[in-house]
Amino acid sequence: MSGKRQDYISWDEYFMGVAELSAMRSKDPSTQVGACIVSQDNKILSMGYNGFPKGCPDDTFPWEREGDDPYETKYFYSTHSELNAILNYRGGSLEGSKIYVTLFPCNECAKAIIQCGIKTIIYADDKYGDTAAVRASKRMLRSAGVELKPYKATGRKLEVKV
Ligand SMILES: Nc1nc(=O)n([C@H]2C[C@H](O)[C@@H](COP(=O)(O)O)O2)cc1CO
Ligand SMILES: [Zn+2]
Repeated sequence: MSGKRQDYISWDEYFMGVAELSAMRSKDPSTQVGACIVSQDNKILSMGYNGFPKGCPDDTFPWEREGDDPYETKYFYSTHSELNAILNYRGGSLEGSKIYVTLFPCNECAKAIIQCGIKTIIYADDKYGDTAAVRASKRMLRSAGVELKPYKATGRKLEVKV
């Protein structure tokens, strides 16, 4: 018996917790998504959340989901959390890494995930699992041999004072 603390958080809770915290930075009024990229030896390499690209202000670009003109909806402009996490990484290669994400990646992010060498996706929610975009995503990811692991929530509530 070393006398160490017993109630420390697990690696999975830690990385999904970081993804959840990243999502809290999102300005999207309906869906906030966070991602955390981790090396094979459990070092955090990058993080991201969904938002507009640099130089595209949250107060002038549209956050609407719907509208007669798609030009005035968020979908043309918001960068997904997974792509942001990939693009935020400036350290070299992501080959062999894992990505923790609060929502299953779409087809566009799946392409980026495959091409940058991420080998495992740990996802919390899959609320768009029935859409063609996510079905196509899974088709590509499975074909490319990317492991897809649903996150097993422990239900533990983590509180941080900031
Ligand atoms: N995996 C994902 N990562 C993301 O960052 N997103 C972003 C794009 C939008 O900003 C928002 C989805 O908005 P809505 O259609 O639920 O109102 O989440 C969406 C998905 C879904 O595939
Ligand atoms: Zn995406």
